[in-house]
Order: sequence, then structure tokens, then C-alpha cells
Amino acid sequence: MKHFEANFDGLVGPTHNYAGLSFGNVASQSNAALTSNPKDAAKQGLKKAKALADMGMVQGMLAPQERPDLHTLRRIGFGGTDAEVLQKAAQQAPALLQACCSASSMWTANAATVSPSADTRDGKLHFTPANLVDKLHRSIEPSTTGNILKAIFADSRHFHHHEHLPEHPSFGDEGAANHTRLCSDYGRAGVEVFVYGRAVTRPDMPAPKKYPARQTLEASQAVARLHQLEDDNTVFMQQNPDVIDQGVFHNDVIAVGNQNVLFYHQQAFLHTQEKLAEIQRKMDTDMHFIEVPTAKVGVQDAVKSYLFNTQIITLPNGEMAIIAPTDCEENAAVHAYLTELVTFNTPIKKVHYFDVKQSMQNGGGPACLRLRVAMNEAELAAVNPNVMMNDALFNRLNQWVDKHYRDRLTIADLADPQLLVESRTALDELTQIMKLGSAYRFQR
Ligand SMILES: NCCC[C@H](NC(=O)CCC(=O)O)C(=O)O
Repeated sequence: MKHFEANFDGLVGPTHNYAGLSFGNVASQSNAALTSNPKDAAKQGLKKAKALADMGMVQGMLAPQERPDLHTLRRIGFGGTDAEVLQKAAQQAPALLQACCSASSMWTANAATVSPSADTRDGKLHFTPANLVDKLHRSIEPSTTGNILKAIFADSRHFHHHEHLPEHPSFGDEGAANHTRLCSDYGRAGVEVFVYGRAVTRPDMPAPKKYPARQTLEASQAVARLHQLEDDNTVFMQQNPDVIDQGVFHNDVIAVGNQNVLFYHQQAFLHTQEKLAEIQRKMDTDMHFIEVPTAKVGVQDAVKSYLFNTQIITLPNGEMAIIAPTDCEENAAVHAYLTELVTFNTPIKKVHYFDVKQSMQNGGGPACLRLRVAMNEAELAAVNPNVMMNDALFNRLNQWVDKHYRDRLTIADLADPQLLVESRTALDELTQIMKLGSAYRFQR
């Protein structure tokens, strides 16, 4: 049976905006209050996803969440009609309204952690939605994320869905952005690398001083237990606190892996050599450890260009390609490195650049926008086919975006009751396009 790694990209929602909500994410903070273009954001994402489908990759889309999130606003005490709730929140607590309006669910690398069936004791594909407790605007995502994942991966013979971890900082979990599954072949048991920023129960261990460590060791260990992984196919690595303090708020800003390739910055981890040796020991094939030296690309350039928030994909012909943001092309040191990289003796032979600037301006690159799901044909056959990218869905979703999305949005617009109506109308139609049923609270 064939095995492959599918990508499920987050469809950018109609309220995509720059609110400076993510302390520690330098792009989010420096672009706060920019005027956004939700229509461009959604179309940039669709274009990238379609391009990978056209390269022969298995590609799906995950629906956005209902924003503004009226349920949360009511839960924190704003009452009256929908318009009154929005108006009161805008007047009395604008920061909380903004946190309830973010389209941050587009970054599906934070939707969940996924363990392929080749790795798990029950032979099922496991999902644990990330609780994203470190940031208010993200912490309201997991229950809806779980509903959407269950609507897409509905067959319990193949898929095992877990509840997100307890909503407490001790279990800070940011999902697949801090998880890399290495393997010799997608269908064979691999090694799942969990990267964390701090160990809550080990205050003696190093931790970042300036910015938060959004993933804890305790969370990563809990997910590994839930996913029925063995010790000999898991590795836990600590992110170097110094790079977290320079804006590396997820591991996928400083490292990315695919099959037997790990592409990472020299300063990415603590105890690097010891940990790479553990990975090699647990792998059933030779690894390509591609370390990018600071001398070639500094941490600041890596954080600005998102060199490591690239996707490394294995094309049908077996070659690997890097999917990079155009920001990598525009950065001289990074572009020079990537041009050199494809001449090295590694499986990576091509680089493709995509404009995802609307997402990049909020600290999300190509890899943030996708959730990887390694599957076999039987599992794929059980997936809701209406979310799988093809010419028809691409055209239908572009028409849908053209019909419902604004091409500019300011922070002040978030309180506009008309925006809520537009968003709900769009999402209601989307659930029909994707056959998701009544996935949203406002539909029940
Ligand atoms: N994987 C990339 C996630 C980027 C995301 N940015 C944000 O939420 C910025 C939202 C804003 O500031 O409007 C985050 O930091 O979790």
C-alpha cells in the first residue's frame, strides 16, 4: 500500500488582521495595527496549497474558525444583541475584542500534534489538538479545532482523536510546530522529535528570560503518552532559550525535518550533538543533519526570512524540495545559502518561493500554514474528500473568497456588526462547500 505525507493548510478567515497579540513573535509585535488584506491573505494561501497539489502532493484545506468569537465574548460578560456585545467589548475591553477576532487558526501547524499509524501502538492515526494556552487569542481555538478535525478525519477505525491537554501553563502545547516526525519511509515506524522550551517540573533547567517558552516538556511527554509512542521512537529536545529570546517562538522558526533530513540552525537546540546522536541511534537509516552555521545565516536573518519555516516535501519522483517564502529570496544571505544548499549531497534538489506576506507579517510562514499528516491510501480514502485540494475546490474557494472577503481591514473594523454578518455568511456557505455539517456554534 502507498504511503505519503499530506499537508492540510489553514484557510485564512475573513477577519485576518494585525493586532500585535503575540508577545515573543517579533513580526506580530512589529506589524501591529497594519491594515490587513484578508482577501489577499486567503488567496495567497490557496495558491501555495494548489501549487503543491499540482506538484503531485496530497493537499487538503482546514476551515477557519468563527471570528469574532461571540461565544467567548458572552462568556466573559458582554451581553445583549450581537451588535451590542461587539460595541461594549470595543468600548470597554478592545484588547479582549481583538483576541476574539484573530484569524490565527490559519496557522494549522499549531492546530494539533499528529502521530502516524506506523508509530502508534493501536495502529491508528492520533490527533491531539494543541491547547495553545500561552496566548489568549489562540487558547480559544482547540475545541473548535477538535470538532473540525473530527469532521474531516471521522472514521474511528483509522483515526484516534484526543482531548486537548489541560488548559494550564504547565501543559503549554503548541502542536506540530514543536514536533517533527522523522522516518526512512512515511509508512515505516519513524522517530518523533518533540521540542520544548521549558520543563515546568524542573526549575533548575535553563529557560528563556525575555520571551515565553510556549511549549513545556510536560506537555510534549503527555502527547507522546496519549499517542501510544514507544521510548525508542521518541526524542525530547530542548530549544535553546537564547534563540527563543531572539524571537524563535516555535521550533518551526529554527528547524524543520522531513523523512531522514533535519534542517536546523547551529544555535537551535541545547545538547545538540548528544540529541542528534540519539536520533541517529533510534532511526533505521542514515540521517542527513543539515546544520546552517551562524557564519552563513545569523539567527536574526533566520527569524526575519523564515528560512526554517519552510516546508521540505518529498515529491513523487523521490526528490525533496523546499517551499520557502519570498522573504527568503529577498534576504541576500539566506538566498545565497539556499542557492548553495541544492548543490550539497542531500536529497534537497529544488527551492520554490511563494508570496505569503499577509501571513508572514503576523509571524506565520509556509510551514505554519500547514498541518502534516502522514497517511496510507486506506486512511486517505476515509478522509472527507470535500476538503482535498483540486482544480474544482481551488476555483470554488477563490470564488467564495472573492464573494465574501474584504480587501482591507483595520483594528477599528473588528467591532463592525456587518463584519460578523459577513463572516458568518461566509462560514455557513463554506460548511456546505466542504460538507462539514454544522461545525460552528452559530449554526446550532
Ligand atoms: N505558527 C505561527 C503562529 C503565528 C501566530 N501569530 C499570531 O497569532 C499573531 C496574531 C496577531 O498579532 O494579530 C502566533 O504567534 O501564534
